[in-house]
Amino acid sequence: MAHHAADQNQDHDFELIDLSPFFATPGAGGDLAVAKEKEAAIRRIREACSDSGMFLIVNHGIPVEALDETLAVAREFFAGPDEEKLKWSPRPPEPGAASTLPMGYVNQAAVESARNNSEVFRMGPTGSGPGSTVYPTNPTRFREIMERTFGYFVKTVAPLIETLINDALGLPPDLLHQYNSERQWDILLAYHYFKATENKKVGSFPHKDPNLFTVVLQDDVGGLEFLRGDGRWIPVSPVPHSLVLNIGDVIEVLSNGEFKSVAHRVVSSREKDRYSLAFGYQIGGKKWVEPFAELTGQSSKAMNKFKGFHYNELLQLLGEMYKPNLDPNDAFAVMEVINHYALPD
Ligand SMILES: O=C(O)CCC(=O)C(=O)O
Ligand SMILES: [Fe+2]
Repeated sequence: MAHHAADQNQDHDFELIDLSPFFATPGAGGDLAVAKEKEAAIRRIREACSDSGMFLIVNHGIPVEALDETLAVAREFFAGPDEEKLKWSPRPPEPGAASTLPMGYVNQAAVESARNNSEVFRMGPTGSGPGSTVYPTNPTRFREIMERTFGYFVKTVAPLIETLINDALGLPPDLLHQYNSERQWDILLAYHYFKATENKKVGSFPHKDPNLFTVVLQDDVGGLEFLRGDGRWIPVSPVPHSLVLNIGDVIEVLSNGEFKSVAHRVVSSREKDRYSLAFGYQIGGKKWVEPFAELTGQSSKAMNKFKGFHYNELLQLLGEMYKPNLDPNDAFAVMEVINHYALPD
């Protein structure tokens, strides 16, 4: 991996990419320099996605005050009494809902104690179809702040990242965007990880995300770790107002294994509770997922490293394996669910 001392995530090997060139006004002078910066950023994204499957972004288009307010309002909601929070607990998914994930408050510490030492508020799917979120009324600005942030992820950050991944893969311009034109159920998760106790140290078990990619906003506590190729878990030191971006299974398959869906986990802090937000960029459930022919040769599938599947099938498989009281020893199989579609060399 290339080294960019000034840009790296402090003492670690994670790329930190400044996206400001992509927001520069054309014709304002310095177009050539901006074009070069964009090219360099795309090159570094390519290296990061092929190597570690994740990178950090700054100047990503979400105002820093909005990020601060989002974490503050999440903290306020989670600080409320359990009875109040449980009022916003998930309803069973409605028939025909695109997502099977119930939206609302989940106290994972109570519901899934064998797995996580956390609680979560799930928001989505985007749009106002069945299964969309019922927001708490206290704090009163919860809905407004969360929907604004959700909007920034959906309309600003994710489309830019989608384009950058497209270009980093060397795909024809806009291909990934066109492929993903029917996307309609991104999700936003607000997490509260309790500080570790003697019996509960796991914030979240190791997993890979099934989606295209996930964007995480974390506070200054730390605990998010990524698995490197050599088997080491490397923590991501919090960088103020940065977002952490990780590749999910769908991009791994579409890119024919070029970009890596990366295993990650959250280790509870011994001193402090941790708050974070995770935005999952999805594709439609009926979407067919298969390596892009543009990357493997137009006429033959001989080079394909994965067989094709409908996205819903992957989610269903994951749902069947990912039981609330999952034995940690079985977690590895869940993490590698995508191997189900892997083809022999
Ligand atoms: O809270 C975090 O930092 C990570 C959350 C996560 O991995 C997820 O929602 O998939
Ligand atoms: Fe994740």
